[in-house]
Amino acid sequence: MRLRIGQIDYANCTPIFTALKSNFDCTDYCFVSGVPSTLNAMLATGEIDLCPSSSIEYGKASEKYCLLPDISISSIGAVKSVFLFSRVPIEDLDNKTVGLTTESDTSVNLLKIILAKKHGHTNHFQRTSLPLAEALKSFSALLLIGDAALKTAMTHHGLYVYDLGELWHDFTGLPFVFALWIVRRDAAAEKHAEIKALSGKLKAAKQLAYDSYESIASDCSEREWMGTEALVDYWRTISYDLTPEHCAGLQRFFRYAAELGILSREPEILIFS
Ligand SMILES: C=C(O[C@@H]1C=C(C(=O)O)C=C[C@H]1O)C(=O)O
Repeated sequence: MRLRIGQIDYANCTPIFTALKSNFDCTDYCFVSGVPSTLNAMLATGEIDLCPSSSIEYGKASEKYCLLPDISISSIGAVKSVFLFSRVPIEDLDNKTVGLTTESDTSVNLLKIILAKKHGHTNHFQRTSLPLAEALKSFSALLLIGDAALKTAMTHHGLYVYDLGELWHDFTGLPFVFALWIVRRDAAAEKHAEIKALSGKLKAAKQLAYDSYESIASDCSEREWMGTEALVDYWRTISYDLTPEHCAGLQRFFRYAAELGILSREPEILIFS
């Protein structure tokens, strides 16, 4: 049976998927696109075999997953697409209600950690898919990720804007891993050779992407609303690697998530081989 691969339909995934599809035979793959929260749910139920998925999804059910090596969606400092848009400074958000995008599973928990652990705040949270101006009629602040965050950050709205990659880095000095390439263990057993081959292709695709951001940007649909220069700059901001330093950031995230009761325990990191 063909490998079913989730594809996040955000600009941050464009370089890897473009390099994969244009340099390697992908006829045996079935790509399923969606936003992270939808793809996380599909991975959890086995509707897809593997996916660049929210890192917290691995932590929630690590006993049924493993991770592809050397690849992630991370930042070492600012990420440029995960923003809290706030009517008041973050220091003044204690006891306030914060709106959370329905598309994210990791960043919503990163925000909870930053508000609780860095600022000592207690907050109420509510999921919403309302656009910024509407959401801020009901909430003091709104968290957005992905293309919606990129687009909203381009407009002038006179708000306090916080980059969560930067807040995390200031707080811990570590990279933040937003997404991991998560593989279901049952698929890893049944389709081992196919997943091994895909892992090799992705590693090569990552290198090819790093070397060809300009040409990928000049030929992708996001350039229409973002422009090639800003896209290349964005992709250079993101780290697609998964080094021991990234894993240290990931472990710290899992530790804080367990301390706040978001995870029942700190998961072991198991790499597919
Ligand atoms: C950097 C980003 O990382 C993302 C954030 C995710 C999350 O918060 O669950 C999931 C996948 C990534 O696409 C972004 O989407 O802007």
